[in-house]
Amino acid sequence: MAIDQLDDRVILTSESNPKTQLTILNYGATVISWKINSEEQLWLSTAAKLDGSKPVRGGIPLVFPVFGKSQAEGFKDLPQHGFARNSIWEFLGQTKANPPTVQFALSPELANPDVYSKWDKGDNDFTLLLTVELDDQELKTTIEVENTDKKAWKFNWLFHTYLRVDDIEDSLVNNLPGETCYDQIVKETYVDKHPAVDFDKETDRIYKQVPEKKILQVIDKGNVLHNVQRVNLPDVVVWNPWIEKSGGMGDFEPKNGYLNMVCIEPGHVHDFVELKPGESWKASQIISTKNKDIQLLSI
Ligand SMILES: O=P(O)(O)OC[C@H]1O[C@H](O)[C@H](O)[C@@H](O)[C@@H]1O
Repeated sequence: MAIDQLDDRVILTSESNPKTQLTILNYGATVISWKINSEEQLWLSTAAKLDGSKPVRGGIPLVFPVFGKSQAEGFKDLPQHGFARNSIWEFLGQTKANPPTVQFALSPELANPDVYSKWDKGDNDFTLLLTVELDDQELKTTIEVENTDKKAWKFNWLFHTYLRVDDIEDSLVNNLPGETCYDQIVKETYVDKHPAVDFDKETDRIYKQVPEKKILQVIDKGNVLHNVQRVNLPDVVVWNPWIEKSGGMGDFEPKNGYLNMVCIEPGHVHDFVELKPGESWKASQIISTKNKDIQLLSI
């Protein structure tokens, strides 16, 4: 069966390879597992809460209506990364059998009331529609945000994707040289002039308005593990908590798990997207293992 709906999750299985599967938790519509031929592509903490008690540590949490914490009018009281990742989304069903494709929706009625109510005092009517498509060597997640209100409002969106790597100290992320980033560790904005992003400490950088032609590739010992393509998502956050930060997160296990993960987070976070009444906005991330050629674009 291409689509299996369980009580708290939905499992997609490739028609051509039963060992290629994807699991989406209704809570946060969070992709918690993506296996290609039985090989897990995402990192999920072994202490991740999957019972709805807190946002999932790993997989692909969804960030809306704010990235991080914001002091902007109407966002001050929202917790970090908003409420999409800690609300129970409605499973709408399958839109395609091959490749298996499903949709989840979130609206004010479904949103976590404790958190949603903190967004502009919770009177922004919205509809979120997430579409997840499992191809043989590719995962496509698409979000559509609609303003169903009578007034304009603004938002951030980000796919907070935890990719699995064999060893972060052997891994690189390319195609970011020459791009401007805000480094959340040193609290500075600078142009990244390194040939590639490497990891030997806590890394937390928001790369802003990166041309979509630049595919972010996670490269391990010279082999391309993942290609991350963006549609209508200008920004990319690169995050690894390293030793101390992951040591301080109760739901981050095993404690040396930072060695096996890197977050490549496509989003629109450098400013807010504004939607007028009735307007909608659509964006996608496509993560593929098909292309093994290293893409080197000039600075
Ligand atoms: O712990 P969370 O709320 O899930 O946030 C986890 C991380 O998300 C993003 O990557 C931010 O850039 C980091 O600053 C933050 O630590």
